[in-house]
Amino acid sequence: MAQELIAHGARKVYVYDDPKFEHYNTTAFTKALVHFFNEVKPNVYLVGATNIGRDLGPRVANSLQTGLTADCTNLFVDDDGKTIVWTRPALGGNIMAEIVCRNNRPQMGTVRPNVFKKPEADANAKGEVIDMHVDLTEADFLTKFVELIKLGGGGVKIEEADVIVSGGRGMNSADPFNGMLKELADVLGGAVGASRAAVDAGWIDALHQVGQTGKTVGPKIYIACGISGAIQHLAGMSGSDCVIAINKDEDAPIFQVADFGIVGDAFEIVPKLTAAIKAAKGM
Ligand SMILES: Cc1cc2nc3c(=O)[nH]c(=O)nc-3n(C[C@H](O)[C@H](O)[C@H](O)COP(=O)(O)OP(=O)(O)OC[C@H]3O[C@@H](n4cnc5c(N)ncnc54)[C@H](O)[C@@H]3O)c2cc1C
Repeated sequence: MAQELIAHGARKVYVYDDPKFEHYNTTAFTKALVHFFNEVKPNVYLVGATNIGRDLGPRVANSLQTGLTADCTNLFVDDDGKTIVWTRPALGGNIMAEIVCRNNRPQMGTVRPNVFKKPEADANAKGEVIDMHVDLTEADFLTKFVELIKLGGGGVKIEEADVIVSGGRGMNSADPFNGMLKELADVLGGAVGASRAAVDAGWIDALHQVGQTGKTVGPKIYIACGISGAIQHLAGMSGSDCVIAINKDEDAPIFQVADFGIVGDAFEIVPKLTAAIKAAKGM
């Protein structure tokens, strides 16, 4: 994958190539990264706030006795040219805290997928590939990979979808998630998302939750149906290119972030929208 990383902007890629790394393993991967930090001594370590990154980042931070700011939504370099200012929601999402790590190195942060858009690949980009090696023994693997069981049963993942049709408490039951919302998502080649209220009600699996305690998404189109627009929900979808809100309350906060708003009953509007899109597409 080194060339792919270079095409996307990396100038140097350090490669630990060993069949033992085929499956993620917390302790073995931590050992490799600690080796890397001790050898190369970089100033900053950014890791994706994915399931693996959330497991690996704190382990490495603890091994190196440095700090880690989890789930950053923004970051920039301070005036001194070397300190990173990490921004993340705090106090239940009511404030955005700016956090710095002045005395320990590397400065570490996890950033959710889709918070930053991936740069376009440049096939002519040049970079350096540096081979690295760390000695691993049985004792470095405290757990053993047995089997991979995929959850979620197919369909488009919301993190990767270009179009997301999301439903909230206004959907009243599980039926719209398997019915009208899914039909609209299907005609647009998208995925179904949800607010936490819908997930907590048991109408849809937590894998579909958008927001501060769910997924951060950045689709081209986000259609919010019966979602009020609480700050914790907005934290997960405000990076969408175009937001369309359908809500029967004209004062719902979601309309403040919407590019297009439809005031009305989603149970009337969504099927009409699906039919109109089908007709326009000749389906
Ligand atoms: C620490 C913390 C973390 C949280 N994390 C998340 C998170 O990750 N994601 C998240 O979503 N929330 C999260 N929440 C919860 C959040 O604060 C809100 O409670 C939640 O987003 C509300 O969901 P909702 O908009 O579906 O429901 P509501 O706020 O109840 O809104 C329902 C909306 O549906 C509209 N409506 C009703 N019927 C219809 C209809 N027929 N047609 C059209 N509109 C209709 C209503 O006008 C209303 O605006 C978190 C809260 C806390 C404290």
